[in-house]
Amino acid sequence: MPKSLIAIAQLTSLPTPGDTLPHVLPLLTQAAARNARLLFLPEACDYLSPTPKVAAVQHAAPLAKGQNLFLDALRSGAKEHKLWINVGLHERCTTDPTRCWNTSVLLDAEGEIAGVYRKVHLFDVDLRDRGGPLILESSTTVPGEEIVDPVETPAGLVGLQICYDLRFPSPPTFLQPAPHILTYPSAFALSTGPAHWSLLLRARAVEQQCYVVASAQVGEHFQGRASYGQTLAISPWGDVLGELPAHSPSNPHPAPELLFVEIDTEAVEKVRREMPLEHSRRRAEGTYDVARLRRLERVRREEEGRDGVDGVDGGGKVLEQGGSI
Ligand SMILES: O=C(O)CNC(=O)[C@H](CS)NC(=O)CCC(=O)C(=O)O
Repeated sequence: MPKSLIAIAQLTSLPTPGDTLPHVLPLLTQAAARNARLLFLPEACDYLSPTPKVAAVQHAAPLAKGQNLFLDALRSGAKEHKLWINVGLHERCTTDPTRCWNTSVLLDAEGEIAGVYRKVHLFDVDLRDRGGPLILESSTTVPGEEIVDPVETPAGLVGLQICYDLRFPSPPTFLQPAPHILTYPSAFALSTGPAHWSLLLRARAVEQQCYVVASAQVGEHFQGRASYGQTLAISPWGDVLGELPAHSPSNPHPAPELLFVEIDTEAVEKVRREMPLEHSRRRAEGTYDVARLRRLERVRREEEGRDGVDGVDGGGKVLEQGGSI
């Protein structure tokens, strides 16, 4: 520390974990050969399945050792190569067996689980007017309920988010302590990627004043589903430090690839010293929003009090005096 090398993968997951795994494992060897400390793999790295619904969850497995072929192989690889790994998986949901969680797991260099985050924001959209899909992620996936604390890794503190979460600026503002790296493992849509992918990832880096790392699915997973790609690493100042190619219809099955980037936690601290956003941030309590709500509440009470004295039901009454907002 404070400088360390990380590897960020771009690949095309296939419809089963068994088919996908042989494309993923060589990336661990390649990352370790370059002495990377941490490897980032994409969302839904275990498989991307055609609808219908049943097919989409039938390979979802618990995270426990011995119950997840895909994660077990990554655990062994992490241990063998002394490599931390972040990976997106379909996790079997214990509360609803017909759906899964969209989960991001962080493995330490012993292959033990150091962090688990379940995607909070689900991709329920109708983009058919834009040549895109109608997708209801919530039909196969149960939303996570928690933002999880950043995890200390050899590359710095890592904050876990997933794909569509990148459209929501607020969750990272609640991460404590503030991470050095925010990661968004993704499988972005072809119809939204060109307009929004790099724009939003850069915005998250500038707002949070940290590295943003987004390992992306790319290419055609099966007939009718492809991902946008353009794996990205962004600096705490918002510069693109490195990227891998976006999907190209002329190359629907590109070979898995790694992007190597050096992380310098001191660069994060420097930007935060120069422009102390966290110091200037005004949380809901004591700010303009809350002051305005209090004013409205006071007016409402005054009105009720008056009605009470008059013995009149106040429902639907218009203020006659005072109560300026
Ligand atoms: O379906 C699976 O098995 C894995 N999950 C995904 O691919 C998810 C939900 S469909 N994709 C996204 O969130 C894309 C978001 C996006 O493209 C945007 O925000 O524009």
